[in-house]
Amino acid sequence: MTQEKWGQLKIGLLKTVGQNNYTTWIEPLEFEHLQDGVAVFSVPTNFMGNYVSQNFADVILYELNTAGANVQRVTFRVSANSTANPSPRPVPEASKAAARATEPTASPRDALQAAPLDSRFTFDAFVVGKPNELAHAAARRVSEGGPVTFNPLVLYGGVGLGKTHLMHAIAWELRKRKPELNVLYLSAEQFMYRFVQALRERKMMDFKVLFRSVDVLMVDDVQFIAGKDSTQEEFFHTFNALVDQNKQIIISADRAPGEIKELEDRVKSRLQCGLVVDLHPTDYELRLGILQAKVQQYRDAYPGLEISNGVLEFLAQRISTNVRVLEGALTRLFAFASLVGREIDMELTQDCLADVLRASERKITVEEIQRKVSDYYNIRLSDIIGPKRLRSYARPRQVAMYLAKQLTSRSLPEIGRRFGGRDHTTVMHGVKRIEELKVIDGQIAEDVEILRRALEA
Ligand SMILES: Nc1ncnc2c1ncn2[C@@H]1O[C@H](COP(=O)(O)OP(=O)(O)OP(=O)(O)O)[C@@H](O)[C@H]1O
Repeated sequence: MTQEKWGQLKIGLLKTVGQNNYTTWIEPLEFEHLQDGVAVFSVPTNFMGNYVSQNFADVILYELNTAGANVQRVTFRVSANSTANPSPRPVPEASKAAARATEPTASPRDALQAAPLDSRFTFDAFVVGKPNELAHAAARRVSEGGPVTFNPLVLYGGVGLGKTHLMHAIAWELRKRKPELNVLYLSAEQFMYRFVQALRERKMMDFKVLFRSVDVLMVDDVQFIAGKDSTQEEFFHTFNALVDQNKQIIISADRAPGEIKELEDRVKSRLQCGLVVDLHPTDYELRLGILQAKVQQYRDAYPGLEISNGVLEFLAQRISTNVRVLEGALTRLFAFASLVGREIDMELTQDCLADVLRASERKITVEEIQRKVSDYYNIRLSDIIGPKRLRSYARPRQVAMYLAKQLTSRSLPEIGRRFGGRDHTTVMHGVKRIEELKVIDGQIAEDVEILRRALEA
C-alpha cells in the first residue's frame, strides 16, 4: 500500500459513501502506513477518528482488501501535525463579534473548530479581585480537566465582566493540559445556527453525533436561546446526553438561569444543578488592577508614553463597571496621546474621553452622599449641610465633600452650593484635607472606603 494507491482507492469510496460523507469523513483521511495487517490513517481530530472508525471502518477495510492489500484492521489516530486541538496560537483580530459571524456549517470537522479563541483571553491576563474571585476559582478548577465535580459550571454576570474571557481561558488551558480532549467552544447563537442548518440539510444525525462526542462543551451567552423552542429542546437533549456521559459542560449567561425569561423550566433547572457563580460588577480596586495590567501591555505598543497613577485612579473611579468600556478608554487615550504627541495627563484625559466620562457618569447624587455620610457618622443631615464648625460635624462634612468630588461630576462651586451655599474654596480645602488624612489616618481611609463602596453598590 502506498499513498498513491490510497489516493485511488479513496475515490472508489466516493460511490459507496456518497458525496457528503466522502467530503466530510473520507477526504481528510491520510494513509500513514501498513504494518502487520494494520492500516494506520491519520485524522485531524479524535472525534473524526472515532466517527470514521465506527461508521466507515468496514467499507475502508473492504476496499483495501478488494484492491489486494492484506489488511485485517484499520485504525485512525490524530497526527502530530494535525490542526486539531491546536495549541494556543494568536488570533489577533478574533473578537466575539467575529466569532459570532462565523458562517454556520454542518461539517463536523469545521464545527469542532467553531469559534476562534481570542489569544488575549488567558488566565494570565485575567485580573482577579473580590467581585470575580469565585468565578475565577471555579474556572481554574474546571480548566484542570480532572474528574468532573460540578456539572454544569454556569458563569453569569452583566455585560463586559469577563465571562467570555474566562471561558476562553478554560479552553486554552484545557488544550494545553489535556490536548486529547475535544473541547468545543461556541456561542449559543452558533449552536442555533448549526442546529438549523443540520435540520435544513437533513443532517441531524451528524449534528447529534458531533455534539454528543465532545468531552467539554462550552456554550457562551446561553440566554440567546430563550424563546427559541426547538433550539432549546435540542440543547436540552445535548445537555442531558453529555451529563450522562460525565462530560463537562460550561455555560455563560448574562443573568442567573432562574431569571432568564422564556427559558424553559427544565433547561433552567438543569443549569441550576451544577455550580452557578456570578461575576459581580467590578469595584474600584479591580478596575484599577485591570488598568494597571493593560498599561503594561501598552508600554510595548507605545514606547515612551507614560500614564500616571493619578490618571489611572481617575479612570477607575469614573468609568463604569464594564471592563470593555474601561479598556476602550485606555486604548483611545494611548492612541490619541501618541497621535498628538502629548503626554497623558488629566487634561488630555478629560479632552479625549469627555463622551465616555459623560456616559458613565455616576448616578450618585450629592444628596445621597450627604445622607449616607450622616447615617454613617450618626449625625443629622442638617448638621452636614449647616454652618456648625464643630469637629464632629466638620470632618464628616469634608468626607462628604470629598466623596461628592470623586463620585459625581459636580464642580466645586456646585458642590459648595449643595453644602449650604459654601464657597468653592471651602470645598477644595475639604477635599484636600481628606486626601491628606487618608494617607496618615487609617480610620479616615477606612471610613471613606466603606462609604464609597456603599454608595457604589
Ligand atoms: N478580570 C479581568 N481581567 C482582565 N480583563 C478583563 C477582566 N474582565 C473582563 N476583561 C476584559 O473585558 C473585555 C470584556 O470581557 P468579556 O468579553 O469576557 O465580557 P462578557 O462578560 O463575556 O461580556 P458580554 O456580556 O458582552 O458577553 C475583554 O476584553 C476582557 O479581556
